[in-house]
Amino acid sequence: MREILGSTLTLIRLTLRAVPLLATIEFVSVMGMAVAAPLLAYGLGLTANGLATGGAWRAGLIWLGGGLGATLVARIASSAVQATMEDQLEGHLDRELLDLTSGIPGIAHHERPDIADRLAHIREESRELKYGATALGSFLSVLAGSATIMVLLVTIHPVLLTLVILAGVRIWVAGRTGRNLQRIQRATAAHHRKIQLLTDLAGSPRHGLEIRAYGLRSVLLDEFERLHRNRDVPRWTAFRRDVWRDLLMTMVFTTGYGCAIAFVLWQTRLGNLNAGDVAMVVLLIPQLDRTASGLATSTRQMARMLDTVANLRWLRRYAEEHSWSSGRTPAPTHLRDGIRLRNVSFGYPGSTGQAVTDLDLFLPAGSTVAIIGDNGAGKSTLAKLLLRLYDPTGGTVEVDGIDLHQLDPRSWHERTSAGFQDFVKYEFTAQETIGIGDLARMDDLESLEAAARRGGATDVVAELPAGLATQLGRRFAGGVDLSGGQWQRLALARAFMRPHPLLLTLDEPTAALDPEAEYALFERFAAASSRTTRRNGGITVLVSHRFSTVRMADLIVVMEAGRIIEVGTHDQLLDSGGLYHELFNLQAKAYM
Ligand SMILES: Nc1ncnc2c1ncn2[C@@H]1O[C@H](COP(=O)(O)OP(=O)(O)OP(=O)(O)O)[C@@H](O)[C@H]1O
Repeated sequence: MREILGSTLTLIRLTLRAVPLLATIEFVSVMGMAVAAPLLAYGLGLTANGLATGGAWRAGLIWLGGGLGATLVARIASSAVQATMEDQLEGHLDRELLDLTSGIPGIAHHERPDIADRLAHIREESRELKYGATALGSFLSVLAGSATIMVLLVTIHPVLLTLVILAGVRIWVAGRTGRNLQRIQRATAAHHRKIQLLTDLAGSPRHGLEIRAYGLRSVLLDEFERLHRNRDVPRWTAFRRDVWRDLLMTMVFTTGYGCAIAFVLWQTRLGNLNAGDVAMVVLLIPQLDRTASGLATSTRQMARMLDTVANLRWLRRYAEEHSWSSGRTPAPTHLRDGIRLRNVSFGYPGSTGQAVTDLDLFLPAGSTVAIIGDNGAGKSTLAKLLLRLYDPTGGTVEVDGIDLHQLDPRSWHERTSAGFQDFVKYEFTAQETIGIGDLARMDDLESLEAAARRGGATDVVAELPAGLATQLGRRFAGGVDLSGGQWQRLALARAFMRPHPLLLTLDEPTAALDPEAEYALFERFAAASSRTTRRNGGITVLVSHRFSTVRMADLIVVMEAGRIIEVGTHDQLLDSGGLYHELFNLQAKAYM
């Protein structure tokens, strides 16, 4: 109950913050319409009675005129604002979702399957939330309309209360049906999401390539049908049960309707009721029927809406709890000493093992540090811990002696930059694709050109039909698609946009380039980074499998099975005759 109340208040607050004026107009209009309908019946009853008995019929006409006028004004106002209100609410919600999910400093929520699932669910449902204000308005208005009808019926004759009870039963049955449907929808949600995944796979050009190459069409179709059966059979059974139940309730209510009219006519004949009362009952009972089924639908809608709002509240709480707001110290502008890892361990959320264990390492200010090791050795994990995309589960990472925990995560992220192997192909203009690496300089042509030069992307940009202004990606009309290597050069340029980061992590960012291109790139980069070093002591961390690149680093860290097993310069490690020596010789032979 507390959750329902909390979600209702959240929905009201959200609506009033996003669309205060439109929501008020909509709310007043639907309430007006709901109450005006039974009052029209009341006016008609008064008029009919006045005319039949020669009494005061004018008051009835005033009720009638007032009710009609109010209904008309309310209907016009509601239809004028509803669509705009829903659109604006949708925009507001999309912005909030984007802000919440991208505002969480770490990335664990993207990688924990349970949370990722819940986020996908919220994103899917949030489309519905734009109707939240309308649903709440119609729910409250139907409630107000029903109350007015009930009062009017009971004032005509207390026996008519039976009809109100019947309507109540109808609403209760519909509420149960709604809850059952929700339960079935939740139980089949996993099948539903898999169906969507398959539909997305089939529609995406990237996957289309493999689907054809491996002849996956028939497998996909079979799986699609199986999932549909698993999802739909329980739903259809429930739908069929609902139809029967609804039919039964309609029959009971219609019988009640007939009995009520017969009762009112009988009472009129006895002289206990008059013609106006008969007119009112004949008009009010269908209204009661409509509001009862309206209330049932509204209750179902509201239950779904509140479920979605409850998820949104959960996301807000999650974002708040994971905002790392304990760190308030601004990140330094210069590194004097360096970054030190003390006994750092980390296990991914949801996995039992440790990805890295007991890491002790010092990265001196101004150095270029290369990390090498086999697949799964923990190189990327180490890079992500330095960037504070995760918090260590044990030990500390210190920046110039300050625990990374104490630094404001946003200010640390503003002083770091990164290039990843699985970089994002932003389908923006080339300028935006590079410029988002440093939003403050996104419109500064000189910075963009310098970043493109460092990332080896000058030629890529020069060959684009409209240079930096070219729209990238096939999804847009006139958009230009690029090769894997070209996309990667733009991603590198993006990583080089920030001129003097305190930490630049390059996690195999050149995997799509050939060794010569990688070598040339790192030579250029080493020259640029030595300037950075002189300026603010920034550290570059480079994850690579290519020894030609690694050897130019000031410090080489060799990892194996989540542990650091060797640290030193190229010459020191070659002399020590350890794993580095062995791997270096292996690769050298392969290139001979
Ligand atoms: N998101 C994740 N969730 C769970 N486990 C993960 C995740 N990412 C990596 N791991 C695990 O952590 C360990 C270290 O992975 P990491 O990506 O750091 O290795 P790596 O040395 O960078 O490998 P590669 O050279 O293949 O990129 C591996 O055992 C991997 O399976």
